[in-house]
Amino acid sequence: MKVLVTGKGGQLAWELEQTTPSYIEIISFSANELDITNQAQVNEVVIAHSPDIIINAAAYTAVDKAETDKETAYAVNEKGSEYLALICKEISAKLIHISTDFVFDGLKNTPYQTDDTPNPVNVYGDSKLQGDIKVNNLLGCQAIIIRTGWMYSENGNNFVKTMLRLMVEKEQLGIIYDQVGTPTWAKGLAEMIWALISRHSGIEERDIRNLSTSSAQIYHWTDAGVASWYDFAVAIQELAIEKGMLDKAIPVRPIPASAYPTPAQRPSFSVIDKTTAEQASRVETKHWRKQLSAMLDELHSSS
Ligand SMILES: NC(=O)C1=CN([C@@H]2O[C@H](COP(=O)(O)OP(=O)(O)OC[C@H]3O[C@@H](n4cnc5c(N)ncnc54)[C@H](OP(=O)(O)O)[C@@H]3O)[C@@H](O)[C@H]2O)C=CC1
Ligand SMILES: Cc1cn([C@H]2C[C@H](O)[C@@H](COP(=O)(O)OP(=O)(O)O[C@H]3O[C@@H](C)C(=O)[C@@H](O)[C@H]3O)O2)c(=O)[nH]c1=O
Repeated sequence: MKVLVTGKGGQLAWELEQTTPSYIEIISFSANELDITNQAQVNEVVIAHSPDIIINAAAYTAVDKAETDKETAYAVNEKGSEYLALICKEISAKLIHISTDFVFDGLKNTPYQTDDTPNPVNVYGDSKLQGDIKVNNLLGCQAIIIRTGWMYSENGNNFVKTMLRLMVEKEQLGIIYDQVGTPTWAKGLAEMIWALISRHSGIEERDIRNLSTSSAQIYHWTDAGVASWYDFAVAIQELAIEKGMLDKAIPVRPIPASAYPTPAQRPSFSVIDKTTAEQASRVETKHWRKQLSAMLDELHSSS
């Protein structure tokens, strides 16, 4: 089975490459090699390689910058997704499209279900939602949309690596406690995606036979548990000290979001319910602290 991955060099695309099962032929393309905002290039590269599945791990992910760079955010997250969906339709390839917990407004206080109504509070979230809508409308059940959140990896820029740097550079940190979600190790998400692919051909046939749904299958995936950014930062510091990655602890203070103004508003609650993804992939989520510890071990041994 041939799988084409966009966004090579990004956190998820990198982890997908590290964890590819032997029966999968993976071909990954960076933004330079396959710019998803360039429809002619998308068509040319995809037709040349004729994949069975495309995993769209490319995105504009700079949440604050998106507020002033809207054009690029929508070009990548909406139009780029649309171009991929169009070519998937033409060659009958399946599209696994990655989306975000930031499509929700954060006003709930119980985990978001896959059929809850999105209502993004920032440009990044809306641009991702518009991409999801295009994918769903063009491909229906030929597409899978996986929403995740608070992702980090050994490779790339993320909250964990920012904290490890700031905990050396600064004398103290103030971290928001009133935004709650669940961290996700990109490696765990990559492994779940491969498990889903290995199981999905049967599910797809059943869905198509039943014609019970013409909509894209939506799954939610993060690690297990709940945390505020403050809880996450405290755990990063504790584990990094325990593993010899930081010499000393600095004070980490819980602060309200109002004390840390950012260009983009962020949802105050973005915990998502993973049940359907766990059932479909037969992969169980692991607690975020356990995953963080495992990622820090890998980061430590590779540095
Ligand atoms: N990071 C997170 O916390 C979360 C991410 N997600 C979603 O998960 C997916 C993967 O995210 P993640 O791995 O963290 O993302 P990264 O920001 O690490 O990587 C995104 C990749 O997309 C590439 N890219 C940007 N523009 C284009 C373009 N026009 N054409 C092709 N490639 C492009 C980037 O290339 P370059 O670096 O050269 O610009 C980069 O390699 C995305 O859909 C994201 O929205 C969802 C929830 C949380
Ligand atoms: C550096 C720093 C950040 N923060 C806060 C700001 C923000 O609310 C929170 C996280 O900041 P970041 O900018 O790292 O994370 P952010 O880019 O908002 O993360 C989001 O990225 C996109 C791509 C997603 O899809 C989301 O699921 C989510 O992961 O931490 C502090 O409170 N103190 C600090 O010193």
